[in-house]
Amino acid sequence: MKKGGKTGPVWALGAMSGTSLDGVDAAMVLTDGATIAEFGPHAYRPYTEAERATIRAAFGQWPGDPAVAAAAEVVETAHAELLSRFTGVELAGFHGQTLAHDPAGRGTHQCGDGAVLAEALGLPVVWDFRSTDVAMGGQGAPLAPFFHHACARLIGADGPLAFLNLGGVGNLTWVDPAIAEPHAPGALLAFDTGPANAPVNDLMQRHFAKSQDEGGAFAATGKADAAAIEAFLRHAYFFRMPPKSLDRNDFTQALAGLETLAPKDAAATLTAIAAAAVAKGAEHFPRPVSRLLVTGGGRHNATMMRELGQRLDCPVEPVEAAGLDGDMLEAQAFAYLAVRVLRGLPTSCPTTTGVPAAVGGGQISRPDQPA
Ligand SMILES: Nc1ncnc2c1ncn2[C@@H]1O[C@H](COP(=O)(O)OP(=O)(O)OP(=O)(O)O)[C@@H](O)[C@H]1O
Ligand SMILES: CC(=O)N[C@H]1[C@@H]2OC[C@@H](O2)[C@@H](O)[C@@H]1O[C@H](C)C(=O)O
Repeated sequence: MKKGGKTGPVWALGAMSGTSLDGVDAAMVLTDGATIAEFGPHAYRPYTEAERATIRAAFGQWPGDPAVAAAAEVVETAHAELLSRFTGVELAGFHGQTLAHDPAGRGTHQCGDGAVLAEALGLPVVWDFRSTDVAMGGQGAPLAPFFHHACARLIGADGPLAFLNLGGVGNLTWVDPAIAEPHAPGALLAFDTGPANAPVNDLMQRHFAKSQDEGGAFAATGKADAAAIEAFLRHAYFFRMPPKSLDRNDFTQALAGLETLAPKDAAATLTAIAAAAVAKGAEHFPRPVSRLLVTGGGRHNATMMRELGQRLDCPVEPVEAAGLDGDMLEAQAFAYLAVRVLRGLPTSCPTTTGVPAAVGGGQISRPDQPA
């Protein structure tokens, strides 16, 4: 397959390993790189505790460090196992696992080698989606917005709406679906909002050896500290104009003061902070939205969803309300973006990553031509 060669829809398989390190999501999408024709099967493979520990040991490290090589091997093996279960796939989009993200400094680093995966699967693999954007002066993230634009058109939205991904950090995409091309001026505005689930997970781990606050039930028993929320919103990040992006631990220090609160009040405050950061982000919307569709694991946190509803002046709903699958949206995004890379179409633009001009990132590795 040549870049830009075929023009009809192809079945692409996308895979994402997110910052919360629960596991790998994979999903098929039939697309020509512009419109979504159909969503296909999907699957999930959790990491084992041992695998998670190996990857966690490499967080914050850059290529050359032995911990990174060990993490990359785990990521490649887990993806090969999961992706080989699918049939009828023409190409795969492999995000890899972000280990470090410092667009203004050392760059961005997703571990896992697409050439190794291409060999293992016998398929062309599109990977390394973020580094071209960063090399050109962009944030390298978020990249899902071009897919959100295609989703907005798929669901027939007739005016501006927003997508919110509540993962380890939050990211928000404002879309005007009336504009046909995602990189045309006025179609998109996207950026990371602030901390989402990561600080709540860390607190639950520290105090109760639990990976998350199931349903937001623990936070619901506490009282959010309004002064702490207000103080947190004075962090310099909230005064930066979008596009802007974050690393998972960018707010660890800023949130350390909350450790003096009782755990239930700290959980309530961190949960409210995630929502308050989104509301702060929504102040950047070019025009009001009719709804905010929430994807990512945070949509299962009823306390976080309630806080969002109270802080935003539009309906806040899980993406399922629009017929989309919030557990698979990121994997589907990388299937869609893989086809865009294959066809030579851009995957980011000034209003999504701050890159000076629309750009298509990604490398393509084919099984017979390892990189
Ligand atoms: N039932 C639930 N109740 C409360 N929180 C939940 C629930 N399910 C998932 N979460 C939260 O969502 C997180 C996982 O979200 P998701 O899978 O979207 O993150 P990710 O893709 O790994 O992160 P990112 O998008 O930042 O890369 C969990 O770590 C947890 O904090
Ligand atoms: C550098 C990196 O991996 N960023 C992730 C992370 O997880 C959420 C948020 O931070 C977002 O910026 C991005 O992922 C999504 C899939 C994106 O690029 O749109």
